[in-house]
Amino acid sequence: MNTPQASEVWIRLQKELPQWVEESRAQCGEGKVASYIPELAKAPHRALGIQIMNGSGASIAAGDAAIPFTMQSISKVFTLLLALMDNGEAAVFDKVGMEPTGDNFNSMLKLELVQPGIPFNPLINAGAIVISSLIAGARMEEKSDRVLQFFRKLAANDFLEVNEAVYQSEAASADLNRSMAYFLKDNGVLKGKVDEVLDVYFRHCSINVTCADLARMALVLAFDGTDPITGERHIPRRYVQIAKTFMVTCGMYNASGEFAIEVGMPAKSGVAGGILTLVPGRYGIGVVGPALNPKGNSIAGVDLLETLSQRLDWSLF
Ligand SMILES: NC(=O)CC[C@H](N)C(=O)O
Repeated sequence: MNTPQASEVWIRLQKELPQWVEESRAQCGEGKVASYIPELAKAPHRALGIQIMNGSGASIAAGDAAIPFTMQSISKVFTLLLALMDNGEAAVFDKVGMEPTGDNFNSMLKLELVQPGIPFNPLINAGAIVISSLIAGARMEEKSDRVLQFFRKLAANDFLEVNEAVYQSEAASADLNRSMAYFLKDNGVLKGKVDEVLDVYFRHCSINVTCADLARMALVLAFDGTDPITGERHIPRRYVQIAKTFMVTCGMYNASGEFAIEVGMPAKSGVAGGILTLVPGRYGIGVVGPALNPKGNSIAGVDLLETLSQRLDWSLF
């Protein structure tokens, strides 16, 4: 296989990325913006943007890369990392499993079907809610603040904030997540007060970012836990390995298998239309496209990543 040099790829991206975005944007009409959290329904339906950042901090942006959106499920990768750093591997995997479900991200089907009743993995809602309960902190304000500070550090952006409108909207329309949390509490998996744990979860899902923030956070994962721009180690390598493996097996919900075949990059999506992905040792990438396919992934975003992976030979496999 003749892998193109990083510099050739960069020049090609500068030249062709805007055109590739426009080609994929055509898919937006086929998708639907999430509306089960009412505030998310206000997102621009035809938006598509991407930012790619390299290890020197140079970046290329195309399309609507500057629009803000909430992280939603993308945040689950980073709360998992914080929980691992707070508790260690054994304590975390005592409470969540390591296997994909093949079900929707908000399904609770397998919680009762398979014993001992722990969520299958930390990237489905049930698993991420348990992870929220494992974040260290005396009170929920402290837990939420630690999450925000951790995300700010990884994104190298002190201005990251919770989008209050989205947070309120999710908290007011979360009957399914609430029922899951009570079920987990009854099973003895979730410790602490359900409302407080959910508050931490809703808040981290509602953190506002742009593609630039996602690209910088992804860059830290691409360089195994070290920010290549500052040289600072933020996360132990082993935990990044765990997170990236979950991104491959579960990051695109129950479309993760197909995404692994068609794109082959570790990625995590969110219902606000964001996708965080990376090329190991090379690039951190943030994508946004609020119109979703039936499995809840950005329809145009996935199409764009297929194009990138195929044309630039970025599949890991
Ligand atoms: N898939 C997602 O992005 C889901 C996250 C969303 N906050 C929820 O709990 O439903």
